[in-house]
This record gives sequence, C-alpha cells and structure tokens, in this order.
Amino acid sequence: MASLSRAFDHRKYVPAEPVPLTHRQWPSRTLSRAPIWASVDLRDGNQALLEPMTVEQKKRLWALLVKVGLKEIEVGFPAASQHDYDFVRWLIEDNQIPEDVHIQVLVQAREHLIERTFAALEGVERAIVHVYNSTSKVQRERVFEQDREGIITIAEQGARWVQEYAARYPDTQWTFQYSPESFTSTEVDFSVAICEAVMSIWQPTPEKPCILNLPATVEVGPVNHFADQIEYFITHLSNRDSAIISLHTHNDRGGAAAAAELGLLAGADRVEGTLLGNGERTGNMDIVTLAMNLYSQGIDPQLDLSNPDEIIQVCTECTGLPVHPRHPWIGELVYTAFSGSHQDAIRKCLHKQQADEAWQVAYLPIDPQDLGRDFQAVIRVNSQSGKGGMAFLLERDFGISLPRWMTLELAPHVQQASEQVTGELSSQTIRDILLDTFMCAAPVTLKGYRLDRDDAECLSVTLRHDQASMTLSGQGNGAISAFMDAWQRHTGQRVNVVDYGEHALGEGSDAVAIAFVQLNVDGTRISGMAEDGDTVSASLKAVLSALNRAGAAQALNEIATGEAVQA
Ligand SMILES: CC(=O)SCCNC(=O)CCNC(=O)[C@H](O)C(C)(C)COP(=O)(O)OP(=O)(O)OC[C@H]1O[C@@H](n2cnc3c(N)ncnc32)[C@H](O)[C@@H]1OP(=O)(O)O
Ligand SMILES: CC(C)C(=O)C(=O)O
Ligand SMILES: [Mg+2]
Repeated sequence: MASLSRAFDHRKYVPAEPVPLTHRQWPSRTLSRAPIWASVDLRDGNQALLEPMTVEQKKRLWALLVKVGLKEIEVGFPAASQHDYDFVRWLIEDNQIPEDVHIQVLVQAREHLIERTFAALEGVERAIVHVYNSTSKVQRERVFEQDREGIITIAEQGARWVQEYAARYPDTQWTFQYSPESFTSTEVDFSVAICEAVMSIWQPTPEKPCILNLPATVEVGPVNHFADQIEYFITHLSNRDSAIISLHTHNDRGGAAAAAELGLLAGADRVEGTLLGNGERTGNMDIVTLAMNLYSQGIDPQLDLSNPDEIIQVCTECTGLPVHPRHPWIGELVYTAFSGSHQDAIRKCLHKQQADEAWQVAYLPIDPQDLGRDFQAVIRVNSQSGKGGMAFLLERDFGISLPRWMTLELAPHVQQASEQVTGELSSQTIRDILLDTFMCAAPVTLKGYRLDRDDAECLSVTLRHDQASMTLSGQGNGAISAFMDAWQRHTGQRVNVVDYGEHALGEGSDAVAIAFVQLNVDGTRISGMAEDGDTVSASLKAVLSALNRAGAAQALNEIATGEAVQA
C-alpha cells in the first residue's frame, strides 16, 4: 500500500466485507409487530457516562423503564462495581421487580466475575445472565492474541461457568444470553460457529430458549450490510428455534435505529437499546426512536411513550446529558414549522383532518398530540415564515379568520417585523401588527348611524373629526354600499368595495363582530378592519378604517362644509 499521509486520507480504511448471501429476503419484508424490547440504560448507558449513575439515579431510571413498559432490563455489571452490586441487591431485597419483568446482568467469560454475578443475584425469582467475549479478527489477533479456536474456548468456558453457577441457585428461573461482542466486525461463519458452540453447552430448546445477542458493538458498515449479517446468521444457525435472536446496535454511523429495523426484517426477535440513545461513543440504539418508527407505521410498539417530557426529564437528570431539540420524534422543535410553505400546508391539512380518519397531515408524520404536544408548538413565525403561519396563529390564539386578501396584505408587514427582531414573533405581536396596520379608528371616527330599510337602505352616518361632527346620507342595497354612496356624494371621491368579510368573535352574549373590507379609493386599493358588538357598526368602522388609511381627514377638509354641524 502506498504510504498514507497523516492528513484526512480515506485510503486508511477498508470497506465492510460483503456477506455471502445470495437470495436475501429482508428487503421484501415489512414489519408488522413490535420486537421484544430490552433496555441497557442501566448498564451500557451507565458505563458510557463520565460520572456513572448513583444508586439513587439508577433507582429513578429503573422506575421510568418499568413505567414505560420494558420487560427485560439489563440493570448492571454487578461484578464490576459495588454500586452495581448494591443496586441489584436493592432490587431483589426490596422486592422491586414486577412479576412480568426480567432483570438482566452482564459479565465477562471469567469465572471469578461469574461467581460474583450469581452472588449478586441470590434470591431473585427470574433473571437473564448475559455473558460475552469478543470475536472479531482485530480483537482475536490484537487484543486476545488467540486464534478462532482459542476464542471459542473462552466462550465455551464462560457458557459452562454460567451453567454451573446457575445450578447452584435452583430456585431461580434462569435465562442465558450470549453475545459475540464485536459481531459486526466478525466473519459471519465464525459468529455462527461460536454461537453454536455456546448453544451446544447450554442445550436450549424452543420451550426454554437462550438469547443470542448480536451486537453492532461498533457500527462499521452500512445498515443493509448489518441486515445481511443478521439474515446470514439466522439462516445458517442450527437449532434456530431454540434461540431468541437479539440485536444490540450502536450509532457510530448514525444508523443504530435503521440497522435494528433492518435486522428485524432479517428475522431477529429482540432489540436492546436505551431510552433516548445514551451509550458508548455515539450511543446505543434509541428505543424511543425505534418504537415511534413502528408506531408511525400503525404498529403497536407495546411501550407507553405518551409522556416523552417525563422520559426526557428523568433521562437528562440521571445521565446529565441534554436532549437535542431536533432529536427524532421527541425533540422540542420536531413538530414546529417555521418555513412558510410548510406552515401553509400544515394549516390546510389540519383544517381537513377528520377525527375518525387516518392521519394525513403534510410535514407531520404523526399527530403531535399523541406525544402530549399541543399545536402551540406546531407553527411558529420568523423571517422564513409565510402567510399561512401567521394566519394559523391568529386563528388559533384569537379566533381571527383573515380573508385571504387580508392575509396577503398583512404578510409583508409581519415579514418586515420578523426581519427587524431577527427571531421568532409571538402570536400577540402578529395581532398587534394586524391591528396597528388595519384598525385605523382615527382621525375620523364613527359617532353613530341610522339605517332605514325601505326599497333601498337609507343610511345617515354621523362622523366626528377635529371636534366637529357631520352627518352624511346615502342609499344602497346594504349599509356598506349606502355608506359608499354617502361618502362619494360628500367628498367627490370614487369609492368601491372590492372585498368584504366578517365573522363573529367569541360566542353568546360576549360575541363581537369583526369586519374586514378592501376598498378602491380613487383607483387605489386599501383595506381596513374593525371590531364592534354591533355588526353594522363593525362594517361601517371597517370602511372608515380603510378611508382613514386613505386620508379621509384630508378628503373631508376639502369638501364644502354645508352639511357639517358644529358639535
Ligand atoms: C462492548 C461492551 O460494552 S462490553 C462491556 C464493557 N463494560 C465494562 O467493561 C464495564 C465493567 N468492567 C469493569 O469494570 C472491568 O472490566 C472488570 C472489573 C469487569 C474487570 O476488570 P479487570 O479484571 O481489570 O479486567 P479488564 O476488563 O481490564 O480485562 C482485561 C482482561 O480480561 C480479559 N477479558 C476481557 N473481556 C473478556 C471477556 N468478555 N471474557 C473473557 N475475558 C475477557 C482480557 O483479555 C484481559 O485479559 P489479560 O489480563 O489476561 O490480558
Ligand atoms: C456487551 C455487548 C453486548 C455490548 O454492549 C456491545 O457489544 O456493544
Ligand atoms: Mg454495547
């Protein structure tokens, strides 16, 4: 090989060895049920922390794992530390293990460690004892300095010791688990051979199977490669019915959840992982992510994840690790849309979504309310937002349904404000911008009106400006057109109504009317809005808002004052 520079140089690395699998089945399968879940938060998660959890923190996380519904929980490496040992003793002596939960403990294939592990478990009703040794070529050659036979011997010895010590505690229902650690970097035929060697000692049966846990101790290849490794293993293992095939993926390439999903397609039964993915290096497979992936495909994950805020709080307090705001499914920002076209689509879909139909909302793969997230967080407005977002917020928080043309007129004002604040705009600020821009009750104000319904509507409207009141009269087929007529007659301006909209705000006796109008005043379009307890007043005030914005005061000052009456 040419000499490798010390700098960033891809030639230092070799790709994963292709798996000799010709008619792979996993690509044409789909998942239809949840796997057996096993948590390794209290072991793999714990061993990755700068400061391992205290017994109190472990107790808290344990309670959460049980609450979420995990039935197999690796609670530690009791031969490694007094903390872990004491925690296991507390679980047993304090009767903390629910009847349907199995605790699991990890141990190396070394006799004195196995002996102490069983001592820690004394008195437990049921438990999984998990023994491992490393099997990859690099571990064989550079760490253990053993050939394949030597590595198999370590595994066999471990299996034997586990079996022998278990026999000393006949009152416990034991399940044995073996991991060929570094499975992903191990030749697949050797993984099969070493697991078969362990099985030949344990003699599992379909009624009393052992667990073979296949770890991506380090994720070294693409997720399809992992699926090939799993399918090869499962289809080449003798006595497959007597083993529960378990996956234990890490996230070095960011594929832990995807690898586990494909591994399940390849025939695995069980997955190990941690809540929110804490674990060595980039972490273990995140159980929440995988469970929510299944949930969003219409599969019952068999875990209660309806309160992710509690999961986040307990996990962060126990591990000291923060959760990224864009963490899959449960991050603070994952159901929030800032960008305009997304907001527009979400708003339209939410309007059309029926309670009894399948979820069909663009940009929201699940209903955020399933995770206790309300729509408060869904749409937020900043400089990347469009009209859809602000319309959504006005409707959601204030019940204001803007007509489309009004939304279009408001949008540039909101955009300008969001650019000035370089951040997010609250719905209150958006409402303030709406009112400041379009609700223009001065300088000309509405003092009163009289509407007589005859063949046409005859309107007398009294306005106030500059301490003076004046009454204008006009006719039309409604109050607004009569007001237009009156205004034209008295000012000489050409005024037409281009668009109009109105709706009730609130309900019952507290309801008020909100009216929006777009006028054409001497060839220029201008809009106004108003609120009033009286519908006609709301309409007339909306017209006056538009006229005020168009310079009503000046128009009035220019006309003859013949009809003006001093107040
Ligand atoms: C991928 C994983 O997560 S595996 C789990 C890793 N987790 C942990 O290791 C956390 C807890 N471990 C510990 O605290 C310590 O490793 C202990 C207390 C268990 C053991 O400590 P030590 O006795 O100092 O041994 P250490 O773990 O350093 O291992 C070194 C020796 O054990 C051997 N060894 C390591 N793993 C195994 C194994 N799984 N089975 C058999 N032998 C093993 C090594 O070859 C080495 O042997 P050598 O001394 O003859 O060279
Ligand atoms: C002990 C084993 C299963 C492990 O944690 C790993 O290989 O990542
Ligand atoms: Mg691990």
